[in-house]
Amino acid sequence: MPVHAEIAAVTDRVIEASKKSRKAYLDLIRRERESGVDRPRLGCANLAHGFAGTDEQRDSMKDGRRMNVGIVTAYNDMLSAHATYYRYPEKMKLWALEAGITAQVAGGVPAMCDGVTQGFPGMELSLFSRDTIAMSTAVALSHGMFEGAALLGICDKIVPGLLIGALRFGHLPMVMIPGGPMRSGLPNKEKAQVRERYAEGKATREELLEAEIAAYHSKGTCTFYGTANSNQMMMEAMGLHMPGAAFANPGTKLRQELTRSAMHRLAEIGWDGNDYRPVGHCVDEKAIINAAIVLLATGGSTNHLIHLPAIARSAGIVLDWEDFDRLSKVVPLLTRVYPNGSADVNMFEDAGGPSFVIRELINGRLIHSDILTVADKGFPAYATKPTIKDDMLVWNAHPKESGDDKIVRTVDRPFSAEGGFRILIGNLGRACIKTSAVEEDRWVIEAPARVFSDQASVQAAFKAGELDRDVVVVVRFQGPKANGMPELHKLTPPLSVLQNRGFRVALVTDGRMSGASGKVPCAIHLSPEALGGGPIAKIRDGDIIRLDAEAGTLDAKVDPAEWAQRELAKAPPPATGTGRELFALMRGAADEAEKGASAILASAEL
Ligand SMILES: O=C(O)[C@H](O)[C@@H](O)[C@H](O)[C@H](O)COP(=O)(O)O
Ligand code: SF4
Repeated sequence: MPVHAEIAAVTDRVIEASKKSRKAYLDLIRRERESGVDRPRLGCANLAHGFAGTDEQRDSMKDGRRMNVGIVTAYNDMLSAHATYYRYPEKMKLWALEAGITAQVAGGVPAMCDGVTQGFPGMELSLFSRDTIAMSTAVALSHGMFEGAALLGICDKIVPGLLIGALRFGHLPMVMIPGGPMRSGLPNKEKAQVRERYAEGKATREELLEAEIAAYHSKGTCTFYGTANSNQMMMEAMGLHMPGAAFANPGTKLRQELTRSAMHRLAEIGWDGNDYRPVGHCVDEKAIINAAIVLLATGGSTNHLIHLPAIARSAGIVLDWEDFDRLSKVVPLLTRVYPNGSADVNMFEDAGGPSFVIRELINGRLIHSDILTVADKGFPAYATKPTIKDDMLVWNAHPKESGDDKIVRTVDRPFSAEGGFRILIGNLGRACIKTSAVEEDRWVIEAPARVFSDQASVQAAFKAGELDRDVVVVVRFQGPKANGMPELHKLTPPLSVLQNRGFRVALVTDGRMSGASGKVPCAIHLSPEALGGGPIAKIRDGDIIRLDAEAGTLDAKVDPAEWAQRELAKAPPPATGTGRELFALMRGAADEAEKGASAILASAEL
């Protein structure tokens, strides 16, 4: 059944825009397959070094008889989500042997927990940690010892970084292996309320710390629908997981069997059999559009308006905010998961989860169901839910109705006829806004500006009572080139307090917000950024700013003649410390947000 006409039109637009770069990409991975670095072409010394560190299956590694899978792992104890990966490689090697193949850890990649660095200098390394992960993935796979790869990553920039790097080895079959969310703790809404009380001085630090620990209490991904869990939804829609692997909790038989089946599936796909399906063929224009569609249908993280164009670009595909904006107008909002509602991802999974959303989008002809996937039964398999029955992993069809239609809905009764994203265009440039987490009566804000160059000054002004009025808070010099485009999520509590007090409040920034941010209308990723002359650098305190998510506009209502001759504000000096000076190279080479804000992709001229 053909998809909705507008989805087909946007897909054609992306295919057309990608023609040259996608052909160059497919040529590259064909060359890599035919004449790239791989085990048969390694010299004896190279090969001996390649398995000297491995105890088991040295013979088959020597003669290359069996597929060898490179495990790229983002394990560390900083991310509760990635702490679950600690012993994955040793188990994956056993499950590989079960399936008649071998596996080695090709390499580790760094992973930053944005929750730990939020509001601190480390957050200025966050976005470029994605590029660092991409390069580290390339370092791991460059050994050429592998005929397939298994990628262990869950959180914000880690999945994008792994994919950006791995796609440059797109001749290899690959599977993404998630670890699942922690069990539900203190509900996210209650956590946010304690934060707001603390911001107003009505809760102590001890009370706040206890609330945070009750929310983030064990291994597993945080349970809000932020960038990490949006990653999982998108990997399902791209067919890069085993079907329905996104939200099975860590430490369960289901989680174990899903990981085990991923290793078995790689063996079935193989390297020179009839089922060979390299990741560079799976990640095509339709798979990228599918990822955008589920992001919009679930009110996913705004960070993917930056990451998905970067992932696409690494596969020779051109995706921009116009594509998102057009898709958002025809893709309905089917879920309400915090910050777009009060449920968390465990409740979302119990109510139906990603596979229910995919089933509904397939039925509504609102997603491409003919993409090449890891699963052998193709994309319809991603509309079924995995479970353990008689100790076996099986997949079942969903009942017609949702398990809880306050959390997930069928396509004929959506929460909103449109997705949760708008592009905003005006005399300040191009920005994004996630409307799904904002009450409709706050989609249009017009108020005087109060201008800042960092989020700490906003918090100080709030504490001093200087923002208790209708206000558009402008925070500039937060773009990729200025300071690495940090998330300004610490502004969510004070701005929410101002909004709760009845003021008309908005944020305008060339920086980012967290996928967990919501409630306050925010025009983010404003391009061009302040550093380098973006119009946001012209705004002065008191200018009337109009953010209109209905009309899709963002303007400074200043006399045009005056606006034209306005001086640009001077940038603060680049900060040092916490390693930020090591990322000057990336800031200098970074592309704008809409193209993925990537230094490595811009320099690679893909
Ligand atoms: O984009 C995201 O989803 C965020 O980066 C998220 O990963 C980050 O950890 C937040 O900071 C968590 O939210 P809190 O800071 O509110 O706990
Ligand atoms: S979701 Fe965010 S806070 Fe939670 S583990 Fe991942 S990066 Fe850290």
